[in-house]
Amino acid sequence: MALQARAAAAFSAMKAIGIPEKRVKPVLKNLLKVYDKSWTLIEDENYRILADAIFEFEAEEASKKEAELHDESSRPPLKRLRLKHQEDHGSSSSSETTLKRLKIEEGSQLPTVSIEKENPCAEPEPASFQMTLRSRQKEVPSPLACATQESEEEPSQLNLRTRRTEIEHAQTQIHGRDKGKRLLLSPQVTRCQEIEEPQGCLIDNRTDTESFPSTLNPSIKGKEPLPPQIADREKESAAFRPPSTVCFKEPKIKPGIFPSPKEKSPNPYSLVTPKSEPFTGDYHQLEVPIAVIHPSDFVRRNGEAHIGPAHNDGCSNGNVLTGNTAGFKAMAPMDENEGASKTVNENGENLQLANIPEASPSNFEIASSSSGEVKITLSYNHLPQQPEIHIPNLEAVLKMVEDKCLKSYRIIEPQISLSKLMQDLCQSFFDLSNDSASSGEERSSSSPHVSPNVDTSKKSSVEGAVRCDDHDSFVPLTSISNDSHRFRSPSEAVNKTPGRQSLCDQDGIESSRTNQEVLGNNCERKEQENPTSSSLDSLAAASGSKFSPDEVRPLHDVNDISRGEEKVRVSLVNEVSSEPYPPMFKYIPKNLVYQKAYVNFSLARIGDEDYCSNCFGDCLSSSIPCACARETGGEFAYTLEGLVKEGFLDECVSMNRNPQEHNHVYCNNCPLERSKIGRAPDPCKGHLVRKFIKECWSKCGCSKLCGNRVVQRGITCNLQVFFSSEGKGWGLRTLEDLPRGTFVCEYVGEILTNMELYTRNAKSKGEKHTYPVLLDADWGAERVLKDEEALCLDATHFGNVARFINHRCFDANLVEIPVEIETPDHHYYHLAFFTTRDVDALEELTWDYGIDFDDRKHPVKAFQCRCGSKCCRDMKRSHRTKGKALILR
Ligand SMILES: C[S@@+](CC[C@H](N)C(=O)[O-])C[C@H]1O[C@@H](n2cnc3c(N)ncnc32)[C@H](O)[C@@H]1O
Repeated sequence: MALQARAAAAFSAMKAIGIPEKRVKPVLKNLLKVYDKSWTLIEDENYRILADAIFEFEAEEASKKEAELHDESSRPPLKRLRLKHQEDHGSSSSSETTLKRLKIEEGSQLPTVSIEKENPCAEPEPASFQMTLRSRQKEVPSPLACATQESEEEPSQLNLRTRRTEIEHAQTQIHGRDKGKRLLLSPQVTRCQEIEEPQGCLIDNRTDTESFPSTLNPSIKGKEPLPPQIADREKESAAFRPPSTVCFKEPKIKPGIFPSPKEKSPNPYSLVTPKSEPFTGDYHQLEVPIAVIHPSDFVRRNGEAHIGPAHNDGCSNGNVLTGNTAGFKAMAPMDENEGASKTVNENGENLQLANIPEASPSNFEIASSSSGEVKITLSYNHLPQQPEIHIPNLEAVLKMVEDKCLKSYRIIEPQISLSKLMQDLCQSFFDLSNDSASSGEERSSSSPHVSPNVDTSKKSSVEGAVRCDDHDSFVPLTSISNDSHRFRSPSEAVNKTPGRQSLCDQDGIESSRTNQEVLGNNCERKEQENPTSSSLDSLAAASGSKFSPDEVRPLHDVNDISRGEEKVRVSLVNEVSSEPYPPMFKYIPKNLVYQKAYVNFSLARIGDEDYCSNCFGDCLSSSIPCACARETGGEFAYTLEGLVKEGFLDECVSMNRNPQEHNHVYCNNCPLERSKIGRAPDPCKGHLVRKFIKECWSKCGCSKLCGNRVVQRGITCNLQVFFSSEGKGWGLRTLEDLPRGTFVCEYVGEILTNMELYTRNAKSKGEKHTYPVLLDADWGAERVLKDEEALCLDATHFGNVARFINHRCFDANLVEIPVEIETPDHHYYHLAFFTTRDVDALEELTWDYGIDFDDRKHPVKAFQCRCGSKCCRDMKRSHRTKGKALILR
């Protein structure tokens, strides 16, 4: 190749890694001299020698300038070095170069891909970065380390010609002080952890022999607030975000999942560390979020770790891990002499296992205020008898929540960072707590101090109340609603209860009654009797010892009454009256059996004709309808757009509006009549033969995204609970236009037998609202329905948004359609609401309860209908004595 072409190729290779021609030229010339014009040597390994030489040359130049600057006393030494460096190369180019160097060194060869200029890493790097890098270049062939931290303790010792020993010493300084502030990548596990904060990044490819001995990291605790100078440094490098280009290799460990040491190790109480990271007690060195599995203290809720207050300060248990991976800080071991053992993970990699004392919980610090006063920790505990546990990658957890914010909660800020949110939370908490402290006695007398570590073991009486298994002793919740609060303006409420400020800010309420008054004593007692009842609603009224008796938490979260149980948030507003919340109930997204109801979801009960094993993907797109279309006459009920088909919907609406025009069946022994205890049963009044939708389900071969799975996917519309201005109490409305046939929500509640409902109703006389719906599709069947098969749904105490749907005679915009999902038994089914027409945003959603306002015998009094429909069945009723029943079909 011609000389010119070779030179051009060299320039272009260097350019690819960000080194401009003018910086290459002098070095290249020199090299050619030194190598006696041997281009082959220079071209070898993709111009590695050339790149090295450039770096070396520049480092030496910088070193000279550093020496020159040494005497200058006006600038702080480190700044001086950096400034000088910037002067030499311009900030952007220098940082760019540094990044390229990172890549070169990591793989021991030049990268062939270019790095984007707008790389967020392209910030001026501190001097120690260069020092470490260059020294490793010279003395340690492949390992690489980068750190944004500057060694401020001994700035004068910084010398770009530092020998390896000096470097290690300097690194020790960094290790020793930057608790939880670094990220290390090793060749074995090289998943890049993007660092949220400016703490910097250390990337390490050390082999066993090169690893820093544990003695170099003498005091890793991870819990102490950072020394101020470190905090300052963090600020300085605030813009530093290692980009994905700093990831060197694909992770070998499954992202998001880490093998449970319990599975892989003879010792289940172990920390997992990669093989090439000898156990030193310095968990800075772990390049992946550290998972600590602790058997003795694991509180598992539905298979998930829970985030909650730390059990203690995180240090006292002797299992504090340090390391900052994308904003998470696990807390470093107090006892660094803990032993280590080896095992092999599922990827065949050797893992170092560090023993953990049995009785210590494992806490991960996930965010904190800037100076460490306020912290959010995640505690992860593990019960020894639980066999298979995968500790999720904390980064993946954050990512998942961030995705959720984007998708489910419709937070549209694409750059949302959960870690940042949590840090803001800590900071705000700290700021507010300082504000309170400064505002003196006035507040302290009227409101209790709230410690961030609320003792969650002390459950509120409402929690207890809701968990009362026996609803007979349940305090009627409606009785605490309308008159149980006195309201003030939001600002007054804030002043009154600063400890609950964030809640009261939002809701602007305070209670004028004590918890006991509001909640009654029965359930308090029940709660004591039932210590196993788990924590329910953190926003429920509280009676914990940390709150004064007159301090009541909001009954509901106005931002999302479902408390995250639905895929969408369901907000709550009252623009009409001062009633801030509906009466207390527990939001559940799916039906739950109360006690005796017979609901059998077993796979074995689903016969061959009841599922589509041979389907694949979307059943709706198949030319031949599958077995699941059988219930709907060989045609699916849904359109490709997920709406109920016109004809099917028409029929359902007609059945609802004119039931007398449709087929009925009559029981020989009607369970409904049977349930009227103390009365001779009347003859069966007949049951409508209902149309059903049958959805595909888990036993089917199709995908979860199959078009014949609508109701089971849950609420997807934007809904809002609001206070109606027509005297109907709370109602439900849509916040978006809904086309005809749209699935809105399911009617969800406790599954009760009719007997149970009857007993419950008999004991809850005087309740303003009741929320029962009969499930009567199988009634009138040839066989006599057993009591435990005659079911209803009661949403009074446990329910979802559907419990707010008000009644409208005749022309309601919703119709309920039975849906078969998990069981072919039609004595149990889902009751789903679909729009009967196009519904505009902000329209109230209504449903015809099917009330016979003339039924004077019904045990539950009917309300006076205010539906406003021209066809209201209760129009004439105003002159009559009331005494009618609310019976929902
Ligand atoms: C299933 S709840 C609906 C939600 C209820 N409005 C609330 O505030 O919780 C049924 C109760 O709402 C009230 N309601 C529903 N529809 C009504 C209507 N058309 N007119 C008057 N009250 C109605 C009645 O008190 C009824 O017992």
